[in-house]
Amino acid sequence: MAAEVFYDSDADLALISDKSVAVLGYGSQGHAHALSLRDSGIEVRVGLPENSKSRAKAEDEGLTVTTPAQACEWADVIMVLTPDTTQAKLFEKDIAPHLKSGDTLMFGHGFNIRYGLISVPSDVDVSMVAPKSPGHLVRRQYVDGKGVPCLVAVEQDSSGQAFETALAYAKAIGGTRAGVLKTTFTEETETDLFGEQVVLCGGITELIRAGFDTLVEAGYSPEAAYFECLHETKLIVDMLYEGGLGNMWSSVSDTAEYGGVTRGPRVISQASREEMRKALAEIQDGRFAKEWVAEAENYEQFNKLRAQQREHGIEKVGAELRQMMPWVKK
Ligand SMILES: NC(=O)C1=CN([C@@H]2O[C@H](COP(=O)(O)OP(=O)(O)OC[C@H]3O[C@@H](n4cnc5c(N)ncnc54)[C@H](OP(=O)(O)O)[C@@H]3O)[C@@H](O)[C@H]2O)C=CC1
Ligand SMILES: CC[C@](O)(C(C)=O)C(=O)O
Ligand SMILES: [Mg+2]
Ligand SMILES: [Mg+2]
Repeated sequence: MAAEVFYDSDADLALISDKSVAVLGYGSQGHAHALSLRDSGIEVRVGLPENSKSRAKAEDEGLTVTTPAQACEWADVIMVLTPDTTQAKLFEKDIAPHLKSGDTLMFGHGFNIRYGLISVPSDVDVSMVAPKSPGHLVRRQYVDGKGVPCLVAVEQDSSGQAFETALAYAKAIGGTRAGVLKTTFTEETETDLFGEQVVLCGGITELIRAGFDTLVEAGYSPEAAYFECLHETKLIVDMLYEGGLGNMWSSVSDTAEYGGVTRGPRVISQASREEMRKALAEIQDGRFAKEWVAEAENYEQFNKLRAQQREHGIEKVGAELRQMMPWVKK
């Protein structure tokens, strides 16, 4: 079934501009939401622990920063933009004690609601505005008069206006300029986790690394391998973004197109598709969530994997080559 899409003219900013909004967290998403809400005329405060590294950044932007508990006590609408694995503790300690009947609790990703880690009193609206973009681009697009698509969902509608209020919030961060899809917490959580694991983050980096390693092992220079497998990826992805797969195929040579359509399916083979189905099943039945919440207790395995990523040869040669291209922003 096709999704419903909402644009600026469908959203009423007044539904959020008469409310006080607390943004908990000031990282990738938090800074983008807080600054764009403020620039859209919304009264906003940022909730951060006293010892948070993010405090100075928010204060430097002229935002009012309080503790999460104080922000929740003050707000009608609370947007949770802290790491997924610590939201349940934050909810118990700083949010739940300050929730009033009629408040709205919002999320930027459905993880904690989908996997039952947070339960919210029934007289509070629960909704989500999930940008389909890294937070730094959410902000950059807003500032440029553009926006990124968002998914909006409602889990609890005590007020009868939970969806309209979430849509107003999405408008305030630029989402309805690009298009907002109505969905559920389950669909957002499962598709978002799948996309980032298999295509956007896990899939693409592994494809790049494997291509780079194959060329270097065969004796080609790391520099040539870097340009071929990583640098040019952006240029190809820009064409996909601007005009879909056909736009990219029409711009590359027939040689590339023929080689791509014959060899691509050998690389992303039936076995790869089977692994994708397995990753999806682990998301759907909660195995991934359980594994990740347990790993986040100490980050033991995760820290090792992060180090392996950082130490890969493609990172070293890339850092050197990018220094010669000052227009490539960090
Ligand atoms: N990154 C992205 O682009 C996207 C993220 N999301 C979702 O947005 C949410 C936030 O993710 P992301 O922006 O990546 O997070 P980040 O890791 O970038 O930032 C987390 C922020 O939360 C702060 N923080 C940590 N603990 C607390 C606490 N107890 N109370 C208040 N603030 C706290 C951190 O402060 P400090 O500096 O002190 O650590 C930091 O400012 C997640 O649900 C994620 O899934 C959704 C779409 C895309
Ligand atoms: C693709 C990763 C993401 O889902 C995002 C930027 O949308 C995230 O969780 O950061
Ligand atoms: Mg995402
Ligand atoms: Mg995500």
